[in-house]
Amino acid sequence: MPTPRTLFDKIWDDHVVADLGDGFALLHVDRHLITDAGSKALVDMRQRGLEMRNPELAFASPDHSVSTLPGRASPTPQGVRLLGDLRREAQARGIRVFDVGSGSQGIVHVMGPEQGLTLPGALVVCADSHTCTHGGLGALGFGIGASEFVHIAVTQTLVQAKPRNMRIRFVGRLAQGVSAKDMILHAAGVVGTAGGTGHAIEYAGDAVTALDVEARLTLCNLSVELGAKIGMVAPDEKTYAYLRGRPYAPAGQDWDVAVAYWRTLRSDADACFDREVLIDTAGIAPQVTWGTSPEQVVAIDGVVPDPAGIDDPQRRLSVQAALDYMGLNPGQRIAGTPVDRVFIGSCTNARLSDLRSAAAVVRGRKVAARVQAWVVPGSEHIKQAAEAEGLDGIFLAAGFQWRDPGCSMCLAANGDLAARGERVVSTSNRNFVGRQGPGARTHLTSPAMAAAAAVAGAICDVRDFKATPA
Ligand SMILES: CC(C)[C@H](C(=O)O)[C@@H](O)C(=O)O
Ligand code: SF4
Repeated sequence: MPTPRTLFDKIWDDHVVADLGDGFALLHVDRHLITDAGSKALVDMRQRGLEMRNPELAFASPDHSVSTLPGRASPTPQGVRLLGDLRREAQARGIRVFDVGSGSQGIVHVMGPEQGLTLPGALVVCADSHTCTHGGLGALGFGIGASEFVHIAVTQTLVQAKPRNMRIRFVGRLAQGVSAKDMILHAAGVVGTAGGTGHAIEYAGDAVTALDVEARLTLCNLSVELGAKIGMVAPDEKTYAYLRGRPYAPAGQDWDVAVAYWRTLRSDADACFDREVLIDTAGIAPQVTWGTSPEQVVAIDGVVPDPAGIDDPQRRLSVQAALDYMGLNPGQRIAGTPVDRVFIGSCTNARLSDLRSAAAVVRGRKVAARVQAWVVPGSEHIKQAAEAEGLDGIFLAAGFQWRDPGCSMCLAANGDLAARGERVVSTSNRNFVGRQGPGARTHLTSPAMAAAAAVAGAICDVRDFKATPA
Protein backbone atom coordinates (compact mmCIF):
# COMPACT_ATOMS: atom_id res chain seq x y z
CA MET A 1 0.00 0.00 0.00
CA PRO A 2 1.43 3.43 -0.92
CA THR A 3 1.74 5.88 1.97
CA PRO A 4 -1.31 8.10 2.20
CA ARG A 5 -0.53 11.63 1.08
CA THR A 6 -2.09 15.05 1.40
CA LEU A 7 -3.04 17.26 -1.54
CA PHE A 8 0.08 19.30 -0.81
CA ASP A 9 2.35 16.20 -0.64
CA LYS A 10 1.12 15.04 -4.04
CA ILE A 11 1.79 18.32 -5.81
CA TRP A 12 5.13 18.71 -4.05
CA ASP A 13 6.20 15.18 -5.04
CA ASP A 14 5.23 15.83 -8.66
CA HIS A 15 7.63 18.79 -8.77
CA VAL A 16 10.71 17.31 -7.16
CA VAL A 17 13.61 17.38 -9.61
CA ALA A 18 16.10 16.24 -6.97
CA ASP A 19 15.83 15.29 -3.32
CA LEU A 20 18.57 17.31 -1.59
CA GLY A 21 18.22 15.59 1.78
CA ASP A 22 17.41 17.06 5.20
CA GLY A 23 13.92 17.91 4.00
CA PHE A 24 15.13 20.05 1.11
CA ALA A 25 14.21 19.52 -2.52
CA LEU A 26 14.91 21.09 -5.87
CA LEU A 27 11.50 21.85 -7.39
CA HIS A 28 10.38 22.61 -10.92
CA VAL A 29 8.53 25.91 -11.29
CA ASP A 30 5.60 25.94 -13.74
CA ARG A 31 4.67 29.61 -13.63
CA HIS A 32 6.73 32.60 -12.58
CA LEU A 33 4.53 35.65 -12.12
CA ILE A 34 6.24 39.01 -12.05
CA THR A 35 5.03 42.30 -10.63
CA ASP A 36 6.48 45.76 -11.04
CA ALA A 37 7.52 45.59 -7.38
CA GLY A 38 9.62 42.50 -8.22
CA SER A 39 11.08 43.77 -11.50
CA LYS A 40 14.35 44.95 -9.93
CA ALA A 41 15.59 41.35 -9.95
CA LEU A 42 15.41 41.40 -13.76
CA VAL A 43 17.58 44.51 -13.82
CA ASP A 44 20.08 42.81 -11.50
CA MET A 45 20.16 39.77 -13.75
CA ARG A 46 21.01 41.86 -16.78
CA GLN A 47 23.81 43.58 -14.89
CA ARG A 48 25.19 40.17 -13.93
CA GLY A 49 24.85 38.86 -17.48
CA LEU A 50 22.39 36.13 -16.47
CA GLU A 51 20.01 34.68 -19.06
CA MET A 52 16.46 33.60 -18.40
CA ARG A 53 15.88 29.92 -19.08
CA ASN A 54 12.13 29.82 -19.80
CA PRO A 55 10.75 33.31 -20.46
CA GLU A 56 7.63 31.64 -21.88
CA LEU A 57 6.79 30.44 -18.35
CA ALA A 58 7.03 33.95 -16.89
CA PHE A 59 4.12 36.40 -16.99
CA ALA A 60 4.06 39.96 -15.76
CA SER A 61 1.47 42.51 -14.80
CA PRO A 62 2.12 45.93 -13.32
CA ASP A 63 0.04 46.39 -10.19
CA HIS A 64 1.84 47.98 -7.24
CA SER A 65 3.01 51.10 -9.04
CA VAL A 66 0.19 51.88 -11.46
CA SER A 67 -2.05 54.78 -10.73
CA THR A 68 -5.69 53.91 -10.22
CA LEU A 69 -6.80 57.31 -11.46
CA PRO A 70 -8.00 57.44 -15.04
CA GLY A 71 -4.96 58.23 -17.20
CA ARG A 72 -2.93 55.64 -15.30
CA ALA A 73 0.51 57.27 -15.27
CA SER A 74 2.21 56.64 -11.96
CA PRO A 75 2.44 59.89 -10.03
CA THR A 76 5.58 58.91 -8.08
CA PRO A 77 9.17 58.81 -9.42
CA GLN A 78 9.63 55.37 -7.84
CA GLY A 79 6.52 54.09 -9.62
CA VAL A 80 7.70 55.50 -12.94
CA ARG A 81 11.02 53.71 -12.50
CA LEU A 82 9.50 50.34 -11.49
CA LEU A 83 7.05 50.43 -14.36
CA GLY A 84 9.78 51.38 -16.82
CA ASP A 85 12.04 48.59 -15.50
CA LEU A 86 9.30 46.00 -15.83
CA ARG A 87 8.41 46.94 -19.39
CA ARG A 88 11.98 47.20 -20.64
CA GLU A 89 13.28 44.05 -18.97
CA ALA A 90 10.24 41.96 -19.91
CA GLN A 91 10.36 43.08 -23.51
CA ALA A 92 14.08 42.32 -23.79
CA ARG A 93 13.39 38.72 -22.74
CA GLY A 94 10.09 38.14 -24.49
CA ILE A 95 8.11 37.89 -21.25
CA ARG A 96 4.42 38.47 -21.81
CA VAL A 97 3.23 41.59 -20.00
CA PHE A 98 -0.44 42.12 -19.29
CA ASP A 99 0.03 45.83 -19.50
CA VAL A 100 -2.09 48.79 -18.56
CA GLY A 101 -4.77 49.43 -21.15
CA SER A 102 -4.43 45.97 -22.76
CA GLY A 103 -7.74 44.91 -21.22
CA SER A 104 -5.95 42.20 -19.22
CA GLN A 105 -3.85 44.13 -16.70
CA GLY A 106 -4.57 43.39 -13.08
CA ILE A 107 -3.18 42.67 -9.67
CA VAL A 108 -1.00 39.66 -10.41
CA HIS A 109 -2.97 37.36 -8.06
CA VAL A 110 -6.15 38.32 -9.86
CA MET A 111 -4.65 38.15 -13.36
CA GLY A 112 -3.12 34.64 -12.96
CA PRO A 113 -6.36 32.79 -12.20
CA GLU A 114 -8.30 34.94 -14.64
CA GLN A 115 -5.98 34.04 -17.54
CA GLY A 116 -5.95 30.34 -16.65
CA LEU A 117 -2.23 30.61 -15.88
CA THR A 118 -2.95 29.28 -12.42
CA LEU A 119 -3.95 25.64 -12.73
CA PRO A 120 -4.60 22.85 -10.22
CA GLY A 121 -1.37 21.05 -9.42
CA ALA A 122 0.82 23.78 -10.91
CA LEU A 123 3.71 25.28 -8.97
CA VAL A 124 3.24 29.04 -9.14
CA VAL A 125 5.69 31.53 -7.67
CA CYS A 126 5.92 35.29 -7.49
CA ALA A 127 8.09 37.67 -5.51
CA ASP A 128 5.04 38.59 -3.49
CA SER A 129 3.81 37.09 -0.25
CA HIS A 130 0.19 36.78 -1.36
CA THR A 131 1.06 34.19 -4.01
CA CYS A 132 -0.67 31.80 -1.59
CA THR A 133 -3.89 33.12 -3.22
CA HIS A 134 -3.40 30.76 -6.18
CA GLY A 135 -4.02 27.78 -3.90
CA GLY A 136 -7.71 28.58 -4.25
CA LEU A 137 -7.55 26.74 -7.57
CA GLY A 138 -5.56 23.83 -6.15
CA ALA A 139 -2.22 25.23 -7.30
CA LEU A 140 0.87 25.18 -5.12
CA GLY A 141 1.57 28.90 -4.94
CA PHE A 142 4.00 30.70 -2.69
CA GLY A 143 5.99 33.90 -2.41
CA ILE A 144 9.71 34.02 -3.11
CA GLY A 145 12.58 36.38 -2.29
CA ALA A 146 14.87 38.28 -4.65
CA SER A 147 17.65 35.68 -4.71
CA GLU A 148 15.13 32.89 -5.33
CA PHE A 149 13.71 34.98 -8.18
CA VAL A 150 17.09 34.91 -9.91
CA HIS A 151 17.58 31.19 -9.27
CA ILE A 152 14.19 30.47 -10.80
CA ALA A 153 14.71 32.77 -13.75
CA VAL A 154 18.04 31.13 -14.58
CA THR A 155 17.16 27.47 -13.87
CA GLN A 156 13.33 27.27 -13.73
CA THR A 157 13.83 25.49 -10.41
CA LEU A 158 14.15 26.46 -6.78
CA VAL A 159 15.36 24.92 -3.56
CA GLN A 160 12.77 24.66 -0.81
CA ALA A 161 12.47 23.04 2.59
CA LYS A 162 9.28 21.04 2.67
CA PRO A 163 6.77 22.59 5.07
CA ARG A 164 4.61 20.47 7.35
CA ASN A 165 0.94 19.77 6.63
CA MET A 166 -1.84 21.63 8.39
CA ARG A 167 -5.57 21.40 7.74
CA ILE A 168 -8.25 23.85 8.73
CA ARG A 169 -11.65 22.27 8.40
CA PHE A 170 -14.69 24.53 8.29
CA VAL A 171 -17.71 22.43 9.12
CA GLY A 172 -21.33 23.51 8.97
CA ARG A 173 -23.05 26.12 6.86
CA LEU A 174 -22.05 29.71 6.49
CA ALA A 175 -24.78 32.07 7.79
CA GLN A 176 -26.43 34.73 5.65
CA GLY A 177 -24.30 37.89 5.25
CA VAL A 178 -21.10 36.01 6.08
CA SER A 179 -18.40 35.34 3.49
CA ALA A 180 -15.05 33.65 2.87
CA LYS A 181 -13.34 36.80 4.18
CA ASP A 182 -15.13 36.39 7.49
CA MET A 183 -14.13 32.72 7.59
CA ILE A 184 -10.44 33.47 7.13
CA LEU A 185 -10.39 36.51 9.45
CA HIS A 186 -12.07 34.35 12.08
CA ALA A 187 -9.45 31.64 11.47
CA ALA A 188 -6.68 34.25 11.91
CA GLY A 189 -8.22 35.06 15.29
CA VAL A 190 -8.30 31.37 16.23
CA VAL A 191 -4.83 30.26 15.15
CA GLY A 192 -3.00 33.62 15.30
CA THR A 193 -0.53 35.11 12.84
CA ALA A 194 2.08 32.46 13.71
CA GLY A 195 -0.34 29.52 13.79
CA GLY A 196 0.54 28.36 10.28
CA THR A 197 4.28 29.08 10.38
CA GLY A 198 6.25 26.32 8.66
CA HIS A 199 3.07 24.69 7.34
CA ALA A 200 1.18 24.38 4.08
CA ILE A 201 -2.48 24.83 4.98
CA GLU A 202 -5.25 22.90 3.28
CA TYR A 203 -8.70 24.41 3.76
CA ALA A 204 -11.34 21.70 3.77
CA GLY A 205 -14.80 20.87 5.04
CA ASP A 206 -18.28 21.30 3.61
CA ALA A 207 -18.23 25.09 4.04
CA VAL A 208 -15.13 25.30 1.84
CA THR A 209 -16.54 22.94 -0.79
CA ALA A 210 -19.63 25.17 -0.88
CA LEU A 211 -17.58 28.27 -1.74
CA ASP A 212 -17.25 29.39 -5.32
CA VAL A 213 -13.75 29.67 -6.79
CA GLU A 214 -13.41 33.41 -6.23
CA ALA A 215 -14.26 32.97 -2.55
CA ARG A 216 -11.66 30.18 -2.30
CA LEU A 217 -9.07 32.59 -3.69
CA THR A 218 -10.03 35.05 -0.92
CA LEU A 219 -9.71 32.29 1.67
CA CYS A 220 -6.24 31.27 0.48
CA ASN A 221 -5.13 34.91 0.08
CA LEU A 222 -4.83 35.39 3.83
CA SER A 223 -2.85 32.18 4.47
CA VAL A 224 0.30 34.25 4.80
CA GLU A 225 -1.42 36.33 7.48
CA LEU A 226 -1.75 33.06 9.41
CA GLY A 227 2.00 32.55 9.01
CA ALA A 228 1.78 29.97 6.20
CA LYS A 229 3.44 30.57 2.83
CA ILE A 230 0.99 28.14 1.24
CA GLY A 231 -2.79 27.73 1.42
CA MET A 232 -4.81 25.39 -0.78
CA VAL A 233 -8.25 24.06 -1.58
CA ALA A 234 -8.61 20.74 -3.44
CA PRO A 235 -9.83 21.29 -7.00
CA ASP A 236 -13.31 20.07 -7.91
CA GLU A 237 -16.00 20.50 -10.57
CA LYS A 238 -16.30 24.21 -9.72
CA THR A 239 -12.58 24.62 -10.33
CA TYR A 240 -12.78 22.94 -13.73
CA ALA A 241 -15.85 24.98 -14.71
CA TYR A 242 -14.05 28.18 -13.70
CA LEU A 243 -10.98 27.32 -15.78
CA ARG A 244 -12.55 25.91 -18.91
CA GLY A 245 -12.04 28.22 -21.87
CA ARG A 246 -9.66 30.64 -20.12
CA PRO A 247 -6.88 31.88 -22.43
CA TYR A 248 -4.06 29.78 -20.95
CA ALA A 249 -6.10 26.80 -19.71
CA PRO A 250 -5.53 23.54 -21.58
CA ALA A 251 -7.92 22.93 -24.48
CA GLY A 252 -9.10 19.98 -26.60
CA GLN A 253 -7.52 16.66 -25.68
CA ASP A 254 -5.12 18.40 -23.30
CA TRP A 255 -8.11 19.51 -21.28
CA ASP A 256 -9.30 15.92 -20.74
CA VAL A 257 -5.81 14.79 -19.78
CA ALA A 258 -5.49 17.70 -17.38
CA VAL A 259 -8.84 17.09 -15.71
CA ALA A 260 -8.00 13.40 -15.27
CA TYR A 261 -4.84 14.46 -13.42
CA TRP A 262 -6.61 17.17 -11.44
CA ARG A 263 -9.10 14.59 -10.15
CA THR A 264 -6.23 12.85 -8.34
CA LEU A 265 -5.38 16.05 -6.47
CA ARG A 266 -7.05 15.52 -3.12
CA SER A 267 -5.81 14.42 0.25
CA ASP A 268 -6.10 10.66 0.77
CA ALA A 269 -8.71 9.79 3.38
CA ASP A 270 -6.10 8.56 5.85
CA ALA A 271 -3.46 11.20 5.07
CA CYS A 272 -1.77 12.59 8.14
CA PHE A 273 -1.70 16.29 9.01
CA ASP A 274 0.81 17.64 11.50
CA ARG A 275 -1.75 20.11 12.74
CA GLU A 276 -5.55 20.06 12.47
CA VAL A 277 -7.94 22.88 13.34
CA LEU A 278 -11.69 22.50 13.33
CA ILE A 279 -13.92 25.55 12.96
CA ASP A 280 -17.68 25.65 13.38
CA THR A 281 -18.65 27.78 10.40
CA ALA A 282 -22.24 28.31 11.48
CA GLY A 283 -20.96 30.22 14.52
CA ILE A 284 -19.08 32.81 12.44
CA ALA A 285 -20.56 36.33 12.36
CA PRO A 286 -19.24 39.10 10.09
CA GLN A 287 -15.72 39.94 11.28
CA VAL A 288 -13.88 43.23 11.77
CA THR A 289 -10.27 43.67 12.80
CA TRP A 290 -9.84 46.12 15.66
CA GLY A 291 -6.02 46.17 15.92
CA THR A 292 -2.84 46.27 13.90
CA SER A 293 -2.54 42.59 13.04
CA PRO A 294 -5.07 40.40 11.20
CA GLU A 295 -5.38 38.16 14.28
CA GLN A 296 -6.76 41.11 16.25
CA VAL A 297 -10.26 40.48 15.05
CA VAL A 298 -13.71 40.47 16.58
CA ALA A 299 -17.25 39.59 15.51
CA ILE A 300 -19.34 42.65 14.58
CA ASP A 301 -21.46 42.21 17.70
CA GLY A 302 -18.37 41.96 19.91
CA VAL A 303 -16.18 44.33 21.90
CA VAL A 304 -12.49 45.16 21.61
CA PRO A 305 -10.33 43.67 24.39
CA ASP A 306 -9.52 45.39 27.65
CA PRO A 307 -5.79 45.14 28.42
CA ALA A 308 -6.59 45.27 32.14
CA GLY A 309 -8.00 41.76 31.87
CA ILE A 310 -4.89 40.28 30.19
CA ASP A 311 -2.42 38.50 32.50
CA ASP A 312 0.51 38.04 30.11
CA PRO A 313 2.40 41.37 30.36
CA GLN A 314 3.70 41.24 26.79
CA ARG A 315 0.28 40.61 25.33
CA ARG A 316 -1.21 43.29 27.52
CA LEU A 317 1.28 45.83 26.20
CA SER A 318 0.76 44.87 22.56
CA VAL A 319 -3.03 45.05 22.88
CA GLN A 320 -2.71 48.46 24.57
CA ALA A 321 -0.38 49.68 21.81
CA ALA A 322 -2.81 48.49 19.13
CA LEU A 323 -5.77 50.20 20.84
CA ASP A 324 -3.77 53.43 21.16
CA TYR A 325 -2.78 53.38 17.50
CA MET A 326 -6.33 52.60 16.45
CA GLY A 327 -7.83 55.26 18.72
CA LEU A 328 -10.16 52.79 20.43
CA ASN A 329 -11.13 52.50 24.09
CA PRO A 330 -10.65 49.25 26.02
CA GLY A 331 -13.76 47.11 25.99
CA GLN A 332 -15.72 49.32 23.59
CA ARG A 333 -18.18 47.87 21.09
CA ILE A 334 -16.70 47.76 17.60
CA ALA A 335 -20.07 48.49 15.93
CA GLY A 336 -20.86 52.18 15.76
CA THR A 337 -17.22 53.28 15.36
CA PRO A 338 -17.30 56.19 12.86
CA VAL A 339 -15.22 55.77 9.69
CA ASP A 340 -13.57 58.26 7.31
CA ARG A 341 -12.83 56.07 4.32
CA VAL A 342 -13.85 52.82 2.70
CA PHE A 343 -11.60 50.91 0.33
CA ILE A 344 -13.06 48.05 -1.70
CA GLY A 345 -10.13 46.54 -3.58
CA SER A 346 -6.93 44.41 -3.41
CA CYS A 347 -6.01 40.86 -4.40
CA THR A 348 -8.16 39.69 -1.49
CA ASN A 349 -11.54 41.09 -2.43
CA ALA A 350 -11.72 42.93 -5.76
CA ARG A 351 -13.11 40.18 -7.98
CA LEU A 352 -16.47 40.37 -9.69
CA SER A 353 -18.32 38.45 -6.96
CA ASP A 354 -16.86 40.83 -4.36
CA LEU A 355 -18.01 43.89 -6.29
CA ARG A 356 -21.44 42.32 -6.71
CA SER A 357 -21.82 41.69 -3.01
CA ALA A 358 -20.79 45.25 -2.19
CA ALA A 359 -23.09 46.66 -4.89
CA ALA A 360 -26.03 44.68 -3.49
CA VAL A 361 -25.63 46.62 -0.24
CA VAL A 362 -24.99 49.99 -1.88
CA ARG A 363 -27.77 49.85 -4.50
CA GLY A 364 -30.24 52.69 -4.01
CA ARG A 365 -28.30 54.11 -1.07
CA LYS A 366 -25.79 56.92 -0.57
CA VAL A 367 -22.33 56.98 0.93
CA ALA A 368 -22.48 58.85 4.27
CA ALA A 369 -21.59 62.53 3.97
CA ARG A 370 -18.16 62.51 5.59
CA VAL A 371 -16.94 59.25 4.08
CA GLN A 372 -14.64 58.94 1.06
CA ALA A 373 -15.35 55.59 -0.57
CA TRP A 374 -13.44 53.92 -3.38
CA VAL A 375 -13.88 50.83 -5.50
CA VAL A 376 -10.69 49.63 -7.19
CA PRO A 377 -11.43 46.54 -9.32
CA GLY A 378 -8.76 43.83 -9.27
CA SER A 379 -8.21 43.78 -13.02
CA GLU A 380 -9.22 45.46 -16.25
CA HIS A 381 -11.33 42.38 -17.07
CA ILE A 382 -13.23 42.71 -13.83
CA LYS A 383 -13.71 46.43 -14.38
CA GLN A 384 -15.20 45.79 -17.81
CA ALA A 385 -17.39 42.93 -16.62
CA ALA A 386 -18.66 45.01 -13.69
CA GLU A 387 -19.46 47.89 -16.03
CA ALA A 388 -21.26 45.54 -18.40
CA GLU A 389 -23.68 44.68 -15.62
CA GLY A 390 -24.00 48.25 -14.37
CA LEU A 391 -22.15 47.92 -11.07
CA ASP A 392 -20.14 51.08 -11.77
CA GLY A 393 -23.41 53.02 -12.04
CA ILE A 394 -24.55 51.72 -8.65
CA PHE A 395 -21.30 52.74 -6.97
CA LEU A 396 -21.07 56.11 -8.71
CA ALA A 397 -24.69 57.00 -7.94
CA ALA A 398 -24.02 56.25 -4.30
CA GLY A 399 -20.98 58.53 -4.25
CA PHE A 400 -18.15 56.01 -4.55
CA GLN A 401 -15.14 56.65 -6.76
CA TRP A 402 -14.86 54.01 -9.48
CA ARG A 403 -11.15 53.67 -10.17
CA ASP A 404 -8.75 51.74 -12.36
CA PRO A 405 -7.15 48.41 -11.29
CA GLY A 406 -4.06 48.20 -9.10
CA CYS A 407 -2.91 47.58 -5.53
CA SER A 408 -3.74 51.17 -4.61
CA MET A 409 -4.72 51.89 -1.01
CA CYS A 410 -4.05 48.29 0.04
CA LEU A 411 -0.50 49.45 0.70
CA ALA A 412 -0.74 53.22 0.26
CA ALA A 413 0.75 53.03 -3.24
CA ASN A 414 1.08 55.95 -5.65
CA GLY A 415 -0.42 58.52 -3.37
CA ASP A 416 -3.55 56.36 -2.83
CA LEU A 417 -3.50 56.69 0.93
CA ALA A 418 -5.38 57.77 4.00
CA ALA A 419 -4.31 60.68 6.18
CA ARG A 420 -2.90 60.37 9.69
CA GLY A 421 -5.62 59.39 12.14
CA GLU A 422 -8.14 58.54 9.42
CA ARG A 423 -10.11 55.36 9.97
CA VAL A 424 -10.46 53.11 6.93
CA VAL A 425 -12.68 50.08 6.47
CA SER A 426 -10.80 48.02 3.92
CA THR A 427 -11.35 44.75 2.09
CA SER A 428 -7.60 44.09 1.86
CA ASN A 429 -5.53 41.69 3.97
CA ARG A 430 -3.16 43.74 6.13
CA ASN A 431 -3.96 46.21 8.91
CA PHE A 432 -0.37 46.87 9.97
CA VAL A 433 0.73 50.18 11.46
CA GLY A 434 1.03 52.68 8.61
CA ARG A 435 -0.07 50.20 5.96
CA GLN A 436 -2.61 52.54 4.36
CA GLY A 437 -0.63 55.70 5.11
CA PRO A 438 1.41 56.99 8.05
CA GLY A 439 -0.86 57.04 11.09
CA ALA A 440 -3.84 55.66 9.13
CA ARG A 441 -6.09 53.15 10.92
CA THR A 442 -7.30 50.07 9.08
CA HIS A 443 -10.21 47.77 9.83
CA LEU A 444 -10.33 44.68 7.61
CA THR A 445 -13.76 43.37 6.60
CA SER A 446 -15.60 41.64 3.77
CA PRO A 447 -16.78 43.71 0.77
CA ALA A 448 -20.40 43.66 1.98
CA MET A 449 -19.35 44.90 5.42
CA ALA A 450 -17.20 47.62 3.85
CA ALA A 451 -20.13 48.72 1.70
CA ALA A 452 -22.39 48.84 4.75
CA ALA A 453 -19.81 50.97 6.61
CA ALA A 454 -19.65 53.40 3.68
CA VAL A 455 -23.41 53.88 3.76
CA ALA A 456 -23.77 54.04 7.54
CA GLY A 457 -20.64 56.15 8.05
CA ALA A 458 -19.68 53.75 10.82
CA ILE A 459 -18.70 50.13 11.32
CA CYS A 460 -21.98 48.25 11.32
CA ASP A 461 -23.55 44.84 10.79
CA VAL A 462 -24.36 44.21 7.13
CA ARG A 463 -27.06 41.78 8.29
CA ASP A 464 -29.08 44.82 9.42
CA PHE A 465 -29.26 46.03 5.80
CA LYS A 466 -32.14 44.83 3.70
CA ALA A 467 -31.22 44.50 0.03
CA THR A 468 -33.00 47.11 -2.05
CA PRO A 469 -34.65 45.66 -5.15
CA ALA A 470 -32.81 46.30 -8.42
C1 LIG B 1 5.44 44.66 -2.41
C2 LIG B 1 5.31 43.19 -2.12
C3 LIG B 1 6.64 42.57 -2.07
C4 LIG B 1 4.42 42.93 -0.90
C5 LIG B 1 4.26 41.45 -0.58
O1 LIG B 1 5.18 40.64 -0.64
O2 LIG B 1 3.22 41.00 -0.21
C6 LIG B 1 3.05 43.54 -1.08
O3 LIG B 1 2.37 43.03 -2.16
C7 LIG B 1 2.22 43.42 0.17
O4 LIG B 1 1.08 43.02 0.10
O5 LIG B 1 2.73 43.77 1.25
S1 SF4 C 1 -3.26 44.11 -3.54
FE1 SF4 C 1 -2.16 44.48 -1.63
S2 SF4 C 1 -1.76 42.46 -0.78
FE2 SF4 C 1 -2.28 42.19 -2.93
S3 SF4 C 1 -0.32 42.18 -3.98
FE3 SF4 C 1 -1.08 44.30 -4.02
S4 SF4 C 1 -0.18 45.23 -2.23
FE4 SF4 C 1 0.07 43.04 -1.94
